[in-house]
Amino acid sequence: MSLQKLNNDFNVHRSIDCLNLNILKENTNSPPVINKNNRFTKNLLKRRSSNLIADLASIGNHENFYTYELIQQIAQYLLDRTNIRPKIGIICGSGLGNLADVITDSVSFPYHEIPHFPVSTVAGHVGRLVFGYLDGVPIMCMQGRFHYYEGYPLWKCSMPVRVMKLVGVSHLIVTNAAGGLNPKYRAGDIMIMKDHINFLGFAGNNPLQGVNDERFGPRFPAMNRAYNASLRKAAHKIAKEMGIDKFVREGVYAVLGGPNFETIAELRMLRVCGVDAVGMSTVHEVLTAQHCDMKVFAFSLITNKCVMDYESMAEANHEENIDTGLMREGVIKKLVTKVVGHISNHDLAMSSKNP
Ligand SMILES: O=P(O)(O)O[C@H]1O[C@H](CO)[C@@H](O)[C@H]1O
Ligand code: HPA
Repeated sequence: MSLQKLNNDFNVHRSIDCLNLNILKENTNSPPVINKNNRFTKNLLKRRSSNLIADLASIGNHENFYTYELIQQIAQYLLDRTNIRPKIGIICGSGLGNLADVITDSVSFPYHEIPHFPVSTVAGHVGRLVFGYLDGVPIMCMQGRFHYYEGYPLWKCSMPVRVMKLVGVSHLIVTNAAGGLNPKYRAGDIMIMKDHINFLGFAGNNPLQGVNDERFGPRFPAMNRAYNASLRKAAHKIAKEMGIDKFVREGVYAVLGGPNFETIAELRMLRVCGVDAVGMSTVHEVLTAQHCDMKVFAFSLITNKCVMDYESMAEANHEENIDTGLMREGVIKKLVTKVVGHISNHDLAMSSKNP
């Protein structure tokens, strides 16, 4: 049977069984079922080998899944085109892409030129990978991220994090624009992420679903220390030194699927759940980074106060979010540069002493 035919007949769906096998559904219109009598599934169960991952990945002609080897190829494509060897990765949120302006000696790769890469479709996300230096420290930066609401599955949205890992990145700095739910928050505040609530995950949608390749990380990764405590502490110290501590907070981010902004009832529910800021990104990247053992520092720029009462005529909008990003551009560039400097002088310096 040709791969094309397989691709038409069977849609690789999601892994939920303890054998780490993907579940196949015979027809895209029917609900996913584990039919162990299905001829194709039977064959897969019989061949429970390391080839399985490659087999499953190839079914979609790389449309359905990124194997370790494919991500290696993407990483190699980049490494072949620059001598910069970053240990720190940065993801720019909506309206925060100007961060890339302060990168020196940069080499840029538009997403559409990188093999197997998705493309950015959202205003405020330029859509390129930038390699270069921040204050002399080699970094790589996603100037534009991928969101679930753009129509990409989460494993595709967070694939660049695995590329970073295979390029050699050990520390990830993630930024986003988010709505402020905590009544003390104001537009323009910066919220260091202490934790998250993954509402997409509650609904059974997670970038780590599917065949797990142990070369990236374990089947069941812990998430209780996802946001590195010493980097959070360092960022607060840096904020104090910069004199911006009065608007730097620490809190819990919740991700929803978007693209619509939230209803008042939804926002009130989130607040009861202990959420300080809400957005439509970041969590899939953090899960993927944590899975492959990266250290993560993340923050939200609070671009708007969430509208929590029915009398208000205010409405959330993307343009305002981008404008708030521009307003805080200078501060964010400085903060990220200093956090990069801290990581380089502390974590990376230590790890090169104790390899
Ligand atoms: O999370 P980032 O990409 O920063 O963008 C945030 O801003 C957009 C809405 O204005 C949404 O994409 C939301 O997630
Ligand atoms: N809700 C969801 N995502 C957002 C918001 C918001 O209010 N602001 C910026 N991104």
